[in-house]
Amino acid sequence: MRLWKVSTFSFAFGTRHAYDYRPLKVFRRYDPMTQFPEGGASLAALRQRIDALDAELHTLLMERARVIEGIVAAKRASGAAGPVFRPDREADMMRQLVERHDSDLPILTIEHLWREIITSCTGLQAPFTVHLDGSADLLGLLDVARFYFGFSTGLEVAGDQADVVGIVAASPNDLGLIALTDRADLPWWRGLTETGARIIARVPYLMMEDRPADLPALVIGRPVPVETVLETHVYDARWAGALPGRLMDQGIEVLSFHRSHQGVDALLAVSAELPDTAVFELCELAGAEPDVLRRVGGYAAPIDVEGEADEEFDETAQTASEGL
Ligand SMILES: O=C(O)C(=O)C[C@]1(C(=O)O)C=C[C@@H](O)C=C1
Repeated sequence: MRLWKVSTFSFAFGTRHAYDYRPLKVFRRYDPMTQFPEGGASLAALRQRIDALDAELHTLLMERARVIEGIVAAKRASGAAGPVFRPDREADMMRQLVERHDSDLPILTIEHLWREIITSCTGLQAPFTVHLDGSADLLGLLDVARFYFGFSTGLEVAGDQADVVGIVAASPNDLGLIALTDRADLPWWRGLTETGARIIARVPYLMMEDRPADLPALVIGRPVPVETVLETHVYDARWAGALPGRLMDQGIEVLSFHRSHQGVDALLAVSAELPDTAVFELCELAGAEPDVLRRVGGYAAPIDVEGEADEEFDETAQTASEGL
């Protein structure tokens, strides 16, 4: 109920006493349930507002979950087979969040909340488990897994990266999480195939300094639908000799490399705007034709919230060329 409040008692009775030190104010709306007489909202009122907002959020989340039933039916009707993950759509939603965000609430809180929502909605479509690369910094990888796949998703630790790839290739919906290290102990990406397991995402998605869950990692999954548009393509490239020194100059990022007595294996990231033939030519321009160059997946370009992506790009590429 709303009341018309007169800010000084005396004013209401048409007199103003000397002890009434407060400035005389004109009528204004005053709701004892929502405001202190001084004008600010009361704690109880603010909590009521939070309860109302929480109820709205909860209702909306339940409605979102109901929409997922429709999404499942629509996918079935359109004949969409295969895994339920749509990394391009997820990236698009994250972009919208970043564009819309205008609050003291950290954007990473928003990212994490939406990851929890999206991953739960994915689980409603088809339950899945995330397999972690057991040879990685497990604490760091666990943080990333929980941040991106929430607490309702099952996690399992596999022996190493190759095990993760093998398990994911044999399962319709499971995902793998492999930590990205400049130097790899094994060229695990050789196990990625056209119809088996592929790279489908790169995390962290929002890049900013000192963010939690910041261990760089790749998400491995079954092939995404052909119409999926991801900004970056990832290639398995092999050279009998050394890694060409000028890959970075050609706009090619070395995500990881493995050196053996046979030569060097590298996992390369290149703009998806370039056809495979152009990527081959760029490798040649960078120093040497690769013996093998095949696409093993792709990912949506991470969002560089603070303009730091280039530095990281430079560092990785630098390490890769210095290390050989
Ligand atoms: O849009 C879809 O295709 C969905 O399956 C819905 C949804 C979501 O919850 O928003 C869930 C999983 C996908 O990876 C992307 C989005």
